[in-house]
Amino acid sequence: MNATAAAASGPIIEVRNVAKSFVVKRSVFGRPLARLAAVDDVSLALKPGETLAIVGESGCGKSTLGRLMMRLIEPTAGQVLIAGRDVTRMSHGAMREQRRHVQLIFQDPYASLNPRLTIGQTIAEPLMLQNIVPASQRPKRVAELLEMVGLRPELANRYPHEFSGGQRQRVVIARALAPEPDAIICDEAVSALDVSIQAQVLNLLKDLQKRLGLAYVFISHDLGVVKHIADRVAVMYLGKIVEIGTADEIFGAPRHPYTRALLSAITVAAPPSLQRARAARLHGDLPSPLSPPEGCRLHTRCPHARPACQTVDMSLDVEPSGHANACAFWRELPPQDEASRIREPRNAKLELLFGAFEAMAAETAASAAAKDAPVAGG
Ligand SMILES: Nc1ncnc2c1ncn2[C@@H]1O[C@H](COP(=O)(O)OP(=O)(O)OP(=O)(O)O)[C@@H](O)[C@H]1O
Repeated sequence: MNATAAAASGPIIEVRNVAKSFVVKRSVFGRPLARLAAVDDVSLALKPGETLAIVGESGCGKSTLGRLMMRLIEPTAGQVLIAGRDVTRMSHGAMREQRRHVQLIFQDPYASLNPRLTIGQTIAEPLMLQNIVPASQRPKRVAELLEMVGLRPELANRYPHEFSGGQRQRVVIARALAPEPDAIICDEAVSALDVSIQAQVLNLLKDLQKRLGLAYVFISHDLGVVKHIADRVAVMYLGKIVEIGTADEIFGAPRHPYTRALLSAITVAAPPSLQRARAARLHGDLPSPLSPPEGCRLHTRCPHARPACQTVDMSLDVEPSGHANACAFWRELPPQDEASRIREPRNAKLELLFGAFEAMAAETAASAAAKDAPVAGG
């Protein structure tokens, strides 16, 4: 962790009542005619060293929230704090310096690498732009960063097209590590990779977290992956956080009907419970984000909806443990079905590979410590 963040010892990133709406239709004179609220009144904090996952259906606002968290896009309302400093109205110069604390990696490693630069040049770019390491020491630092992500330093002179998808994502991670950030926002960072490569990259992220004290915001639609990597999980629906808690709370004792439905959708239910598992499912289609329902946004699809849900507000009911959810009637809901708990993530192959790679990583670390040998990358 960087000195500033360590000194602050508060959240690395905090968003307070943040909102983002996009103008999706304008008049011929450029006047906004329709706005889409992608993120609506969201507050959350990323603690040092933790992995906070953001999950939800496609279009619910996960990526927009991720970009707001590093002020890559301007919020329509609310505040963004990075390493304790309010960056909401910071100048671009000051923002550049503050953004060092938070880096972003996303789904397509090929698109995020310049094909005309060697990977050594790509990794050296942030070192140069932010003047982090003197020019004479940059090749050494690039070699260190490559080793950190399990790639041989000799590969620094190669071009992105000479690498596999998994290796390219390792290069992207090395570049993200160059400014010595406190946090990395991983937006569907492993979604484009084969399952076996996914497991390797996820293990690398976990390993780097242990070694460097990094915090991650892990944006994913894959709950099987999230279950393995997250300390806390925030569940989004139509631009709102509907539930947030530890991974154990969310996967073991979900409160909100939407979280329960998401989990039941990935559960392989035992035949006798199948009926009840179905009961947890939502009906109807996702409403248009251009005109979300009044009151609780889930009420048009919720199996437990009652008339009052059409007018309730969606503020989070926070328990002392920090587990919070936005269902006004969650205390009156029937107990969660056994069948709608996550038992068997669809990504069972990933689970197996995880175990195998974790064992391999432990062995490699032990032999590397003994022989001081560099690790080979996949
Ligand atoms: N620049 C933009 N202009 C207009 N609408 C946008 C823009 N960016 C995002 N949106 C809309 O905002 C909503 C949230 O999008 P966002 O990409 O944040 O969702 P997401 O949960 O990350 O989805 P996915 O998993 O498909 O990436 C969507 O309805 C999307 O179409």
